[in-house]
Amino acid sequence: MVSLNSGAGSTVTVTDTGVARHGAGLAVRDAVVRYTRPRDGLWRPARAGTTAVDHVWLEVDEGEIVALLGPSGCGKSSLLRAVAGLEPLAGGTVRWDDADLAGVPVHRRQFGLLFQDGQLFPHRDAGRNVAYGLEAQHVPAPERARRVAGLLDLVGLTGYERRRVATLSGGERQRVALARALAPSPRLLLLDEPLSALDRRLRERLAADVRRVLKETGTTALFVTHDHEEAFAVADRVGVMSDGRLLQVATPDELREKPASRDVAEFLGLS
Ligand SMILES: Nc1ncnc2c1ncn2[C@@H]1O[C@H](COP(=O)(O)OP(=O)(O)OP(=O)(O)O)[C@@H](O)[C@H]1O
Repeated sequence: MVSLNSGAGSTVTVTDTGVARHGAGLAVRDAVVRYTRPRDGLWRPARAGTTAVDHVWLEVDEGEIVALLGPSGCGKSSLLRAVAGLEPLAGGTVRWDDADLAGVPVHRRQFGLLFQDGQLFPHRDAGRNVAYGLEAQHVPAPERARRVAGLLDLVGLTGYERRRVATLSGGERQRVALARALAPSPRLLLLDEPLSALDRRLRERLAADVRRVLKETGTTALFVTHDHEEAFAVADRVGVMSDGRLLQVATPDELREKPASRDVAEFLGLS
């Protein structure tokens, strides 16, 4: 798939079949997320309102992996949650294939979610965790078993169907959570710091595996992280955020070679 900038900020996506699709994929336009109460609920007039996402524009083409990178509190999760429909927008739009998602509830967006703690169902074994979304889609049992086996294979856990969640390591749990999130074939997968609870070496290995799995399944993804090495390992393009603003969106090579500002260079450890 190739994306061409057709001017005026719009994108034409040429798919494998050669059919051009205007505005295919995710488009965030001028998005604003504002919290009117502090997180702890205590009223402090001077800090009563926080603009967590400040007029952000972002496009993710079909099949593309984009990472949102920035320090703690810069608004990455708020933007991801707004895309998911978990946080209301105070301004702007979130669109999929050029259709505005305002009013489309979380469960109807056909987006998958994966968080830091994969939040597996403890009473289901690994296989039945992966099968969860397929059961909801009423996929027949034999087909379900085949797809669960294929997904476990894909995430490097061949034969783990009957393993109890309590017996899995942290890395294995996140692999199962990734397989579960991919099972219903979401049109967009939203990953919020999925590796940050793991130790550094495991994180590096899993980052490469996550990229391979997303590419092999052709999954479009938005991946939040505060770790630039992880963002560079996983994503096709990386958006650097600071203070609610998106400072630059570029490929890892472009970011290393031409950081748009001193803030970007500093955050990437380049200055
Ligand atoms: N539910 C909430 N209520 C009030 N303020 C919030 C809420 N969620 C986030 N914030 C504030 O919005 C800003 C952005 O937070 P957000 O969690 O989006 O940043 P982040 O970059 O994902 O940070 P982290 O990596 O620490 O999760 C911060 O100032 C945060 O305190």
